[in-house]
Parts: sequence; structure tokens; C-alpha cells
Amino acid sequence: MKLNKDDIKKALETISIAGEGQNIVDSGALQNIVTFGDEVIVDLKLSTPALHIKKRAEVDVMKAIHEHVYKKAKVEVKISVEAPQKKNVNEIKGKPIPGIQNIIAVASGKGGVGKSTVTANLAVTLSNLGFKVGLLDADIYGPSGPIMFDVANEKPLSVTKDGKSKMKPIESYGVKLLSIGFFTKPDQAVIWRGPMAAKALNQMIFDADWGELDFLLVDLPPGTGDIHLSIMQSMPITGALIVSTPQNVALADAKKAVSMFQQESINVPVLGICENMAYFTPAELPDNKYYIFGEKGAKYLAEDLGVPFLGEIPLVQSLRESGDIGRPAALQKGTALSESFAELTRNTVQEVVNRNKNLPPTEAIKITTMAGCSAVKNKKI
Ligand SMILES: Nc1ncnc2c1ncn2[C@@H]1O[C@H](COP(=O)(O)OP(=O)(O)OP(=O)(O)O)[C@@H](O)[C@H]1O
Repeated sequence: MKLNKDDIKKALETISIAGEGQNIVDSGALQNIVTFGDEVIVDLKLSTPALHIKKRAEVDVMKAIHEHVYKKAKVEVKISVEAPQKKNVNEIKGKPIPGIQNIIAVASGKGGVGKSTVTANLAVTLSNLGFKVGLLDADIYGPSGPIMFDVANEKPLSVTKDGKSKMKPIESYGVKLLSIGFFTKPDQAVIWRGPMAAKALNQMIFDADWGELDFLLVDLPPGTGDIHLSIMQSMPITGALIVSTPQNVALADAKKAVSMFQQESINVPVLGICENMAYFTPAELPDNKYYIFGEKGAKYLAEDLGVPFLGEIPLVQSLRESGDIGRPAALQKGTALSESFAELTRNTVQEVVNRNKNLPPTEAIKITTMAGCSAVKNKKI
């Protein structure tokens, strides 16, 4: 007697794994059927290691083949178990924002290392490459977005979208910008700290008319504090980019920032580390490099932590000047500086692509516990 695989498959469509609604063919549990004369081997893949469910599946398969195909068939059932990955229930993730494909948080740990300068230049370089880019300046301690984009005197207007009043980001050099700086005077910044700042940020995230964006860059305040948590609770961050100088004190804080994003309860993929102020080259000695803050410290840190190194930006007077006059230096094409930013941008985009290919899409997870917050505070970093 030669057994027919289609008959066996049909027979197996009559049974299901305990606790699952679909039959074992439709549910994907059936992996393979092999026949030799009156012998048949059925491969099943189950999502549970529970012994009684495995036993029941084995018996059901035998019964179905004996009843529907051939009652003297010699049946062997091979069962493998592949448990679905457990979700971290304490994970801190906010709601996705419709229309926004990727959200990149730019963090530094230490203040003054050039996080905002790197973010602004990354934003204009992405925009020049044809991406739709937004920048949320969430640095409540020193919002510099409005100055760096030469829009310090502007105020976001209110527009009506789908019957709701929304804040319209200010557009400059092709980048849509919202900054806590639009709503504060420099000497008032302190009042925005804490819950008020978190509330204002939420409005800039959800009550703003960002439209369609390929990338929303979020310029975080220095450190690893409450604002970081509140941003991560508010929106699903695709990945984090860490900026550091090669100096030891900055590297120690950059390490803390990496560690914060990699906390189990936060679990934001770190796209990589960018080394800012990597070296100084005087205009009159273009071949000389002076490692004022140390040599390749951030590169070595990235290697140590097993995260990508995204690029190095030199210490250049014109970069500081361009920030102060509100015209990001990367806009000036064909310079060594714009090439450094182009390299950083290419690597960052590549890491976002890798991240989206290898990891599940960012999900909206409701916060049901504050475990994440205490975990951050308790973790030795
Ligand atoms: N590579 C560079 N070459 C020259 N100047 C730089 C460079 N990077 C940043 N700067 C200057 O250093 C200063 C601090 O930079 P920036 O404000 O970007 O730092 P930050 O890390 O965002 O600071 P904060 O602590 O406010 O978040 C600014 O005056 C900026 O113009």
C-alpha cells in the first residue's frame, strides 16, 4: 500500500493543536510529510513545550491517518518546539505617530559635546538627500534649534487639521522644526523642567502637524533623566544615536546613555556612536590633525560596547560660527566638513535600515507599571 501525501494532508486538516483554533495545516504546525510505502513520518512544530499537548498532538495525528487514510499505516510523529519570543511587559514605548516612519533620538550623556550641532547638520544632510525630515528640539535646558536654523524670532502657527487645532512646525532649510525654545524666553527655561516640560513636549509630538516624515530627529537634553523617559513613553523611538567627544569624561557619560537605551525596560536599539570634535585641523596646515580631546576615544568605546561607529566630525571654527549665525555648515557643499556629515548620515541611514530589517517594528505598548522607571534608577550605570 502506497500512502498518498495529499490524503494525509486532508486528514490532518481535521485536527488542531490543543488551545489553537486553526487546524494543524492552516496554523503552520505541520512542517513536512514523508511517506515510504505504508510508513509515514509527520513533522510538527509546536509553540509550546507542554508534554500533554505534544502527546495529544501525536495521538491525534495517528488517529486521523488511521481513520481517514489507511488504518494499518505505520505513523511516526516528530515534534519540535519553537516558543514565540516573550514580550517584555514592562517595556516603555509610546504610541506611534501616524505619518512618521522613523524616530531617531540624539543623546549625549555629557552636555556641550555638540549633540545639537550634530543633530542640526544631520537633519539638513538628510533633507538634501531627499528625505522628509523633522526635528524636535527637546533640550529643555538649552534649546538651540531656533538659533541654529535662524528662526529664533518665529512662533509656530496654529492650523486646523481634521477638525483639530494643531501646531505647525517652522520650516527652515527643508527641515520641519519644533523646539521648546519657541515657547520660552532664555531666562525662563528653568520653569519648563519636570512635568511641565513633559506636557509641552507631548503637545509638540501629538498636537503638531508634522505631516509625512521619513525621519523625526529628537534632540534630547544632556544626561539620562526624566525627559528621556517621558519622551520614550510618548513615542516609539526607532533608534538612538549617541554623540560624544573623545574625552574620557564625555565617554563615561556616553556609556551611561548607551546603557540607558539598552535597559531591558527601555530597549531602544542604539544605532551607533558619533565622535564629535574628533580632531582639529588648522586651515593653514590642512594635513595636520591635532587630537585635542584625545584620539579615537568614541571609536574605541563603540568597539567596546559592540555598537556601530557612525563617523567622526572634526573640530572646526566654521562649524561653531555656522551654528551661531543659523546656517548649518553641512549646507555648504564640497567641504571636508560636509563630507564628514554626509558619511555620518549615510551610516546612520544604513543602521536604521539594518535595524528595521532585523528587529520587529516599533510597537505601541501601554505602560501599565512604573517598573521601567525604577529599573532605570536602580541600574548601576
Ligand atoms: N565639531 C565642532 N567644531 C567646532 N565647534 C563645535 C563643534 N561641535 C559643536 N561645536 C560648538 O560647541 C558648542 C556646543 O555645541 P552644542 O550646543 O551642539 O552642544 P550640545 O551637546 O547640544 O550642548 P547641550 O549641553 O546644550 O545639549 C556650540 O557653540 C557649538 O557651535
